[in-house]
Amino acid sequence: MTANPVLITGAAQRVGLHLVHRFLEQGRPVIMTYRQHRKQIDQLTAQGVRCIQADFATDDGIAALVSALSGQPLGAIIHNASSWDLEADIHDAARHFDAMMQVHAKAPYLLNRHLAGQIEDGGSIIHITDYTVEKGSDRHIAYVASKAALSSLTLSFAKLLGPRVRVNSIAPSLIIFNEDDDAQYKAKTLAKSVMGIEPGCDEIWLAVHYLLNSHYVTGRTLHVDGGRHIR
Ligand SMILES: NC(=O)C1=CN([C@@H]2O[C@H](COP(=O)(O)OP(=O)(O)OC[C@H]3O[C@@H](n4cnc5c(N)ncnc54)[C@H](OP(=O)(O)O)[C@@H]3O)[C@@H](O)[C@H]2O)C=CC1
Ligand SMILES: Nc1nc2c(c(=O)[nH]1)N=C([C@H](O)[C@@H](O)CO)CN2
Repeated sequence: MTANPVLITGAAQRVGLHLVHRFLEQGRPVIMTYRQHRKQIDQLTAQGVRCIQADFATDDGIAALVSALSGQPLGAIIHNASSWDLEADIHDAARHFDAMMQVHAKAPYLLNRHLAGQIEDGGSIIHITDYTVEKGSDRHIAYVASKAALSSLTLSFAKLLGPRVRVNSIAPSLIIFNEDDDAQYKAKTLAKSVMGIEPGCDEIWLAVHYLLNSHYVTGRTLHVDGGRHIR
């Protein structure tokens, strides 16, 4: 019998796309969401991935995804979609704060509320948060606050859905740089952790694989941070 698909949000690039490919390598069906169409979407569709356009910036956008998945059995949900917005780039703080909460907390909250009943017994929800939840950031204040809200949802949904469905967070620090990161930023960032490396997306896959295959871990946060907290 074919396993129920894993839903991964914001999976058209980087970490999310890597997770899609890892699941496909394992023969696991995948449903992914994306905002902007690109060639990867056509390639994934050709590989049998169900690709759903979804923008969580509005409640209607979230509701549209819920409708599109109506009646769809799920093995797991991985809330990966995220926008790492700098405070310095913001002109309207109120709109910025709302936008961060919308994508990082309201979307996972509403999707969990509406879709958790479609997750198979023994299934999982994984919230991808951020290491900085435990220390804050003066450069990404609203982003970190919204990820802290997401981290809180892990505790609440683990209580609500357990023991049928387990709910955990993965809290990364640097996983992969962005294309516009300059040498100075990269050196500064690498120096912040004990391991001092850009580990790559497979570190998140290893964490996802562990959490999905556990039968006991729930309501917990798996830190994937290179020892940044002890640096
Ligand atoms: N990369 C890193 O080093 C770190 C990553 N993390 C976390 O890990 C996860 C994956 O990181 P990474 O791969 O870099 O993520 P990205 O910054 O590449 O974002 C992932 C996807 O989120 C989607 N997205 C953004 N806003 C919305 C929205 N309003 N509605 C729907 N989708 C949206 C984008 O879709 P599209 O491109 O289609 O517009 C994007 O492809 C994120 O949750 C991130 O916060 C945490 C710490 C470090
Ligand atoms: N949505 C995103 N969130 C985060 C990203 C990113 O590229 N997209 N990157 C980081 C940094 O790597 C940070 O962990 C180290 O400077 C954090 N969140």
